[in-house]
Amino acid sequence: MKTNTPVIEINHLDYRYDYDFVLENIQLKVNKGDFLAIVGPNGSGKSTLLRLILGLLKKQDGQLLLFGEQIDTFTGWDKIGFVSQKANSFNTGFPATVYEVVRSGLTKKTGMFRFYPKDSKEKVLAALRSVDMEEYIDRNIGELSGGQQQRVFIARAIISNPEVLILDEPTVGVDIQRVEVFYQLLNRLNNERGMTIVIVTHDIGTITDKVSHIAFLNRSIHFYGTIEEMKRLDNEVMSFFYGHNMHLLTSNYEHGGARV
Ligand SMILES: Nc1ncnc2c1ncn2[C@@H]1O[C@H](COP(=O)(O)OP(=O)(O)OP(=O)(O)O)[C@@H](O)[C@H]1O
Repeated sequence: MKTNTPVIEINHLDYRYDYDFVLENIQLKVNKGDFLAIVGPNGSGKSTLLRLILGLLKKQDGQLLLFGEQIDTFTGWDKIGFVSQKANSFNTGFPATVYEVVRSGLTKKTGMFRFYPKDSKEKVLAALRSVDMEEYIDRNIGELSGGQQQRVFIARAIISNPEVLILDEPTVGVDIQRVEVFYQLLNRLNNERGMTIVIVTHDIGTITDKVSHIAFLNRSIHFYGTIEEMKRLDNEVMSFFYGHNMHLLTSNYEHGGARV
């Protein structure tokens, strides 16, 4: 369900680690039910922007609101689930079962002491069921493939039923068929549960028919809009943003979709 209720609102946001601006004058509004992809080349500031939204980096200049509240005083972190870039790179032998990994997503609510609720087993099962991984509950996380680990980490992120799911480069190292299945899963969470999804990716070619909105980031936001609006951008504008190596093949290419 798409609404005009802003979940993330960013105005005039700048950020620098040292002297140079890594993010400059960022303006972005993500409404409830949106499925946004933030796309940009290496070093364009994507992870920095996500880390600011997640409160992992302290905001410098500008305004960042989550669910209408200033991030500095925001307390509703259990409304936000996060799957990090490294979530699918556990080695064989990593000493945790799928059950333990997914259950650890409940600690946000129970604080630093690990008192898990009595119904945690049911919650873990329900989360695993929604990513079609129920039968792996007793397996060691390190024995699973990258794509399966990715699903387990999504289950961990959604176990506390967040309203927003944020994923940093979730399909790196995942093969093309599994990428399709992976996006079907995200689309299901977006359509059936109304979960707002924000994803950071390099992979513009695969996401254009899967998300509702797209933002091109390269230190600042060069374009932000719906996929339909993006398809109306002409080739020159696209190549200016992303150079000549970017190939964007959209499903409606024959109707004037952009290709660079
Ligand atoms: N902790 C840090 N200290 C100093 N500079 C940093 C730090 N982290 C990132 N940077 C710099 O900030 C810029 C943006 O980095 P960031 O990781 O946000 O980009 P990205 O778009 O996520 O890149 P990639 O796609 O390669 O992951 C880069 O120039 C990077 O070198």
